[in-house]
Amino acid sequence: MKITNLAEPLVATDQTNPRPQTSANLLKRFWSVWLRHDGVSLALATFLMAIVAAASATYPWLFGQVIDALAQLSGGAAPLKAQVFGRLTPATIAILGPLAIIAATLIKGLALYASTLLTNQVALSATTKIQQDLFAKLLSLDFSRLNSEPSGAFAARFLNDINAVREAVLRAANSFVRDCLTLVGVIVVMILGDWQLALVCLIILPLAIGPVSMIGARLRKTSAQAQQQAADLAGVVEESMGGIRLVKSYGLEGFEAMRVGRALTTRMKLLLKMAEQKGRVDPILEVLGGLAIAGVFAFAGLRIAQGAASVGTLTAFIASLLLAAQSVRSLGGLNSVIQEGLSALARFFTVLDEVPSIRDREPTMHLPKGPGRIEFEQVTFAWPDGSNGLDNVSFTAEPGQTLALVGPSGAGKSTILNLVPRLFDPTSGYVRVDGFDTRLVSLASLRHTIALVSQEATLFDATIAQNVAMGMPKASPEAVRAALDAAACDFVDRLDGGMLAQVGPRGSRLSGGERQRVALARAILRNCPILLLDEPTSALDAESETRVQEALERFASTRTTIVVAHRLSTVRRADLILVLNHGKIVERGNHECLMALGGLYKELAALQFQTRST
Ligand SMILES: Nc1ncnc2c1ncn2[C@@H]1O[C@H](COP(=O)(O)OP(=O)(O)OP(=O)(O)O)[C@@H](O)[C@H]1O
Repeated sequence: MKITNLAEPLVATDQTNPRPQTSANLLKRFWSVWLRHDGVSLALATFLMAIVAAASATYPWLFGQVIDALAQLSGGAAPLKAQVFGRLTPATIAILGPLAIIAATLIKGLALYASTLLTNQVALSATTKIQQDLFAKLLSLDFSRLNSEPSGAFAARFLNDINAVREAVLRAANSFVRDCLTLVGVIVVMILGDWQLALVCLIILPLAIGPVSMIGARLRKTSAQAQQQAADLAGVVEESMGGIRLVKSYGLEGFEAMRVGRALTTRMKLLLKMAEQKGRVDPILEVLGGLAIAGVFAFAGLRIAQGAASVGTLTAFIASLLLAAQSVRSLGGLNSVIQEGLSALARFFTVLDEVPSIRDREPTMHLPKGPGRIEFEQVTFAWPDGSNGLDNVSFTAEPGQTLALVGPSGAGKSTILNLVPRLFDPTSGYVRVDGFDTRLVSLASLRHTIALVSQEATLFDATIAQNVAMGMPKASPEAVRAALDAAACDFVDRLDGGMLAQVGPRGSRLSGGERQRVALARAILRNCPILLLDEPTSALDAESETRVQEALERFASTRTTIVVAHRLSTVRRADLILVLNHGKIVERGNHECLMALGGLYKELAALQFQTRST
């Protein structure tokens, strides 16, 4: 099936979510996506927190009762006015009071333990789900997008930012409900005790809200900067460590230490700024708390002199105020933690809302199994900065054919390879596999037909067998063995553990040539009709190269192969050679006819292939 006319434009554009990232929107979304499922646990935790708050709020009241009872027993105090224990004798109150205090602390302790367990479970389950969703999203993003940031930056976002969210959820779940309820409970107790004294304290409370929320808004901005900077720092460290071979051999340790040192200093400054912003909250609340206590003492003196309040009432009041101050301070600190969490959430949502331009179109068509014919028709590709990658490239690679791409550095050879599995989409023109426009078939089915072996073999920290069978869990050990044999991996038998030997991080326990052959075995096992090779033999010695070339030849004879070639031996074997320059095909043909043409190919053959024609 050949599709040439399409109603909608094929180059999809990135869309960003128009929803503004206000606190309310972020929280609403967080709740509906990741928290709602744990609503029952959260409701239970809230109920337990209410018990904790009620138990806390009863302390000052109990203190007041017991102190007044003790004062009466000593005969020094006026009878109490409004006592719930009023019908009991002071002696009974003096005995029951301490027991009630023990009961209240027991209830509070048990409720606190159960609610802490529940909230931790909810917070950890929500943040784990965020990480899973974020990683799945990262994997689906465009190749070009992922290449534009160091992978360390993604890792930092993935691992560091989540801590801010986890901390915010935990603190919010553990202390927000508890502190708010305690505050409400304490205020109720204060009003019931002496509403006029309560009024003196309550006037102070709103004074705290303004400065605390202003500091929170500033902190959120700084926190966003700090999170971005943590990602940058991780990127720099990852670059340094990833290129450690070069760093050491070029003696760049000092330079790299300076680069990381600069990023660390910037980080320190941002963290200091955050600490300074957070540090303002406590002193403000401390001063306001002092104002409230001073107000209570001044006013209480008057009330006691008038006989309208007892010493017990005053003690209960002061205890209430201290409890309230503790809750207000905790809520003030919580605001900072929540702002940091919201800023991390905003960054997560920004990534989650990214729409990759390379994605399945609806309805998705499955690419049927075919011989693997590849066709480029007037393919033009422009980079995001507008520069030209490919210009009107047309060719066909027939099944069983090997097509070699040659040309000077930067001519566009790898870009052609990347267009086949849709790592990029053409700006105009068509890339077809077995007659199907690659943009109309599902990415999974398209990529299932393609095996790619690049110059830098990518191995994971697993066994050789696992690396070969990557993505094919059902592959039998015999099939893996056969693929290793076909890729001339005889070195495997010399390894301790054979096929089950660990290759180390990025395959570091193997040589470049060995890594390359394992990657080739992986491609052979996949048994795909299309083979894309980015000069995979360039890292091999002469003997291994001959053996891998033979293996490749056997394997390629029944497949469509496109190879980016730097060696004459590779090019000579190709059925068709495309010579690229500045993104254009400038010559095409086989080796003999291109040599006879006496153009760029001949020049390249003399300059580039001569020294490598082993
Ligand atoms: N993200 C990008 N933005 C702009 N230009 C880019 C980008 N990535 C690559 N290029 C440019 O595209 C051109 C083609 O790159 P490509 O990797 O296809 O060349 P190549 O022929 O495979 O080169 P080599 O043989 O050196 O690997 C190069 O000039 C490169 O600088």
